Amino acid sequence: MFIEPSVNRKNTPFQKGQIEVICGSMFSGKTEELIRRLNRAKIARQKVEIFKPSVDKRYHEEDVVSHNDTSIRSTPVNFAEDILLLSGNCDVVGIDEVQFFDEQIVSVAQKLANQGKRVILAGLDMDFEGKPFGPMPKLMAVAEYVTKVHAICMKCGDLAAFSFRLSDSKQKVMLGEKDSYEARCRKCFYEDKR
Ligand SMILES: Nc1ncnc2c1ncn2[C@@H]1O[C@H](COP(=O)(O)OP(=O)(O)O)[C@@H](O)[C@H]1O
Ligand SMILES: Cc1cn([C@H]2C[C@H](O)[C@@H](COP(=O)(O)O)O2)c(=O)[nH]c1=O
Ligand SMILES: [Zn+2]
Repeated sequence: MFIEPSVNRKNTPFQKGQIEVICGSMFSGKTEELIRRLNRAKIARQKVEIFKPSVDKRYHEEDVVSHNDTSIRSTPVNFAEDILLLSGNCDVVGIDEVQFFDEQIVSVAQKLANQGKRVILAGLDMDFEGKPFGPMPKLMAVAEYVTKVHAICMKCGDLAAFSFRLSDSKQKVMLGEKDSYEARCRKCFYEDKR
């Protein structure tokens, strides 16, 4: 069960570090859930820093933006280690599109949590082939909490855990939206997978 940390009885920020991973397919609500947790931490007067890989400029240069248009200001970074330098004395670190980071993101998340920070990471657990994506499996292993969210299958309306690519491209990294990807359940994903 995911337990949302809050302020302690002396009304000082939560001091114990932890790692939370939010994973799922495209359109499953990972970014919305990340933004929800970060906004609640802000309401609790905790100091929050948000990062995303600079490669992700789909909706906005700097903001983290959901498919439903909710957004939060973030700092784009080129390398996972940049986050260590830029997170300073904050209480909570939020990171979106984590699948695009190199493996260093795992030790970065651990270092931040060991410093007493709450680290919330959101990312795709599987790529367009249904294979584990980048550092996500390792992050899920070292996290205290893993939340898997689900989209709606665009073929049958069931819960979707897969991201179906609509084009023939075989590149692992191919940015896109509804024009390029569709959320699918297992059955509908493998039925059409070439
Ligand atoms: N197939 C779908 N299933 C669920 N939500 C969808 C779907 N297609 C579009 N959406 C929209 O996407 C929003 C979630 O967006 P977002 O949090 O950015 O997801 P993610 O970060 O997981 O890609 C939903 O609230 C909904 O408005
Ligand atoms: C499946 C898959 C996705 N991508 C890209 C497509 C989008 O730009 C992001 C995922 O964004 P979301 O917030 O989770 O909707 O990743 C990719 O590059 N390769 C893939 O296999
Ligand atoms: Zn389906």
